[in-house]
Amino acid sequence: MTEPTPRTLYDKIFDAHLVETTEDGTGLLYIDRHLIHEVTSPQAFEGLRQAGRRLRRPEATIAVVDHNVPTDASRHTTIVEPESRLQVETLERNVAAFGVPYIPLASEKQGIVHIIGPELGLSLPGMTIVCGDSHTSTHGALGALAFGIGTSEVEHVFATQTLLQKRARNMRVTVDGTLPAGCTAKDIVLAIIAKIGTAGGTGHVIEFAGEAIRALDMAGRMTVCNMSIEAGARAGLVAPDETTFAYVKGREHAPKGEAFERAVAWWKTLPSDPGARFDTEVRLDAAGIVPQVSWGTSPEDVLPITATVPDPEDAADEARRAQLRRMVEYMGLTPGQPLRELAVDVVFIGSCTNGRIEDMRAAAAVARGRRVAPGVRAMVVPGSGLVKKQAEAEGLDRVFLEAGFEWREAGCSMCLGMNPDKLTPGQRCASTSNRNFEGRQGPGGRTHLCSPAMAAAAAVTGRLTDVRDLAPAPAPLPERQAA
Ligand SMILES: CC(C)[C@H](C(=O)O)[C@@H](O)C(=O)O
Ligand code: SF4
Repeated sequence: MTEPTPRTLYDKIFDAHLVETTEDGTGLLYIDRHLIHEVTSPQAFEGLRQAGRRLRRPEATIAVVDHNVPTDASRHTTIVEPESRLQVETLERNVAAFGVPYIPLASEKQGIVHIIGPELGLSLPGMTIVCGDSHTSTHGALGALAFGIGTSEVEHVFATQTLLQKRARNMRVTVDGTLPAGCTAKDIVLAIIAKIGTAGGTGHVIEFAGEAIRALDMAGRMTVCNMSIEAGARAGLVAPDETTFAYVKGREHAPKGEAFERAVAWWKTLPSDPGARFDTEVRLDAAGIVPQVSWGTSPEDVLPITATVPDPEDAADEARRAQLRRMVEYMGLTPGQPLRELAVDVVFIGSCTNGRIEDMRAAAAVARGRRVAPGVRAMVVPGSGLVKKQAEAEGLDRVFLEAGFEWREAGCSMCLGMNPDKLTPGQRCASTSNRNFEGRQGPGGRTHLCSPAMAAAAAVTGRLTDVRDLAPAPAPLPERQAA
């Protein structure tokens, strides 16, 4: 008997969902979960309508509105911006017409699609999960094969519950060692992208491995997988383990009782086999990571907070020099300037990268007993209504409000300029989101990507700050004793 060939986590999930392989080697994959939002679904529904088709498995689909929704009370009356209102109303009409389960805006379960999938147990280990949204890679943290698809593919999944997929190449990014104090999952993934570049993962699915990844909680793993797409990868994955199973257990849509035990038994077979071949291997030492911040207009233009603005003239070739000059100009920087001197106008804590309860806690730990610096607008936007509720149960909303932060309703918010939360031209923002492209947070806006703790530190000092330099937060006042 010959030993079976060792396989990677990615190959195992791919193989388990393969319906058939076409002549050119493309796989037809069964899709377990289809998440939809208001931005990329309208044409797909329209296509179904024109072809006179229904959804193959509406019950495997879930819809939510997130990108266009205001994050203040106005969302409960009427959405003022006509285009946003149209997108939300169109989704509501489509889900009603096609019988798709929908989480309405008024529900406490509403939130960013990539936050609610894992939170509600709709995203599970071993699944194939798709959504017409690039950051679907987030769900890979559970050990699921999760990736973004285009609108015509959304229609294909609607109609057939399958998708044509070329097999990707396997990359393993191993992060050894222990993360130093003040550093988080966000710093790990920013450091990875700074190292391999925004094209580093092209054609690959990245499996994140190593001691520092194993040590992350699920929220941290989601942050890392979320940004694998910014490294050019098709998807990101972390092997399911006890941390994963404990996270999934008891969630609304997760299997229960014996079904859960059976599922765990299968999930335990998923991690890459010893000796499985990876096409590309990258290693990083967590101990060497310093809190990271992006300075330019691409997620690879990231430096330790202790660094200075690069001089474009130091770049090796003219194309890169021209690119860097443009970035320095757009970002309103001077070469050689310490990153720690950059004054911020706005701080945004939220998004599918860092909008979970753990992120709220990390930001609140810095904000507690401090004040937002004069002239800074600091907003905290929980990733879902359930995150908001949990944070309020823990008193985090009070911590933020007392410190002068805004405490808002769930949505994509200032991660991208599709709703009223936008930067104005020239504003500089410390942001926990994932993209720092020109105009991403509003036309002319200047984004510095960082962790929730770093963003909160920027809010209270009024400039980009090394969170490690802040003195420990003042102790909370002792509870008044009952007389
Ligand atoms: C609007 C949507 C298609 C887009 C994406 O695919 O990622 C958005 O979520 C983003 O983050 O830019
Ligand atoms: S929070 Fe940002 S990155 Fe995430 S889905 Fe919304 S717009 Fe995209």
